[in-house]
Amino acid sequence: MISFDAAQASYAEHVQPLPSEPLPTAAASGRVLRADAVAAVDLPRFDQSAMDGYAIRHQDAPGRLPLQGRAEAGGAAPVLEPGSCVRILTGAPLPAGADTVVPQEQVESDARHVRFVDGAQPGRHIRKRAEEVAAGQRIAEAGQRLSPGGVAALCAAGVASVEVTRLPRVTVLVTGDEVVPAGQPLSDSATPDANGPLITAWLRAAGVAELQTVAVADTRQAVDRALAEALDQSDLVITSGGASVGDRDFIPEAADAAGLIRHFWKVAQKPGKPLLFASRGPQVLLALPGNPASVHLGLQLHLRSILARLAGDASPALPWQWGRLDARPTLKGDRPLFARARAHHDPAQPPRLDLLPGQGSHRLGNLLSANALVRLEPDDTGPWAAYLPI
Ligand SMILES: Nc1nc2c(c(=O)[nH]1)N[C@H]1C(S)=C(S)[C@@H](COP(=O)(O)OP(=O)(O)OC[C@H]3O[C@@H](n4cnc5c(N)ncnc54)[C@H](O)[C@@H]3O)O[C@H]1N2
Ligand code: MOO
Repeated sequence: MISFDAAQASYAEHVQPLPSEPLPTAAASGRVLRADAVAAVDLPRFDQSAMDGYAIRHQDAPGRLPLQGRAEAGGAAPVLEPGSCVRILTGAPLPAGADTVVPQEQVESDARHVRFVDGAQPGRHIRKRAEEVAAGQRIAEAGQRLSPGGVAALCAAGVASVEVTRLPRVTVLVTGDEVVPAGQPLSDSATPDANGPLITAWLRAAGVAELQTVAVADTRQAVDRALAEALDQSDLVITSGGASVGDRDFIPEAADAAGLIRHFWKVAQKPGKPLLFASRGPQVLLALPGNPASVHLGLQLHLRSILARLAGDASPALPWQWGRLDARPTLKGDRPLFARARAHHDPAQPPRLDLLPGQGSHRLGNLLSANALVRLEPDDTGPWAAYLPI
């Protein structure tokens, strides 16, 4: 059995980034860059107005100036004759000869003339060419995950396509003869499938597109065959159930038979101890114990790290935060408990963590209200605890 932190270190060591692919920038939100991105154009592209108003030569104000022409965004600007002014709109190119823009609120105007009352400040309300970024400048780095805002920043700088890590192809094997898919008739001894839908929904939310889920019978032969087929088609295989030491728990042996190398089996954590991590070249197996809360923890704390490593994310650490417990429970045993909790946010104080009832690994009901997993170490004291938003 290894510690939770050692398990995380094992992912860093054994999970390699998948190959990269080019993608239109506009479609790359959520993806990880594998090459630096370089601005294709100056930003702004040309000297331009930041306000709706009038372009002048600073030395011509104050005074009453004839209005000669108009500059609009997307059009060409007229030349500014000395002693005159040009109507200009936000984003329009600055007329040659102009050095200042005066907002319309600060002038008196009729159809032909504009009176500039105060002395205008030279250079005001002008966005200078390339003041934000110059063409050829590096604006994003390999390993960065693109947010919608990041996508917009790249598009603004004329970056039409980016090199990103391709998405993993994932197969989910749901074992358990007692497990019945949703909507099918239930015998008295049947268990409605919770883990299959949990894993599938979680992967979809994490951006995985190529995903298949297969129900597998509890025989060694069926598990062997399903795992071999999954490895033929996938970068990542996730299994539910059959990971412990029972008579019908075949996943660890089947992993060996498939030529996977076990990096660890069993993690000092509660729930979800009999978790297996193995790999074969670039392919990864994460075998999760069947109890649904163990699967949930396996996704939030283990699969999340594995996906970050597969994506080549330069910041793969789990985003732990700190909150205050009303009361710290006494733990049984020496494994840390990752407890489902409700974090209450109040802008005036640190988050308050309410541990929810029903922490048994066979119980899922509190996931209907949980928004955090709180890490409770047996030796910890005091009210502060790390938690992961979920
Ligand atoms: N002698 C030992 N027994 C057990 C140990 C141990 O170390 N020694 N570990 C326990 C722990 S901890 C866990 S967790 C479970 C995990 O075992 P498995 O991975 O083999 O899981 P299963 O036995 O297949 O299933 C456990 C439980 O979960 C239900 N289940 C399974 N799949 C689904 C599904 N898709 N949807 C809903 N529920 C599911 C299944 O019916 C069982 O009730 O082993 C302990 N035993
Ligand atoms: O560690 Mo198991 O997941 O508690 O039931």
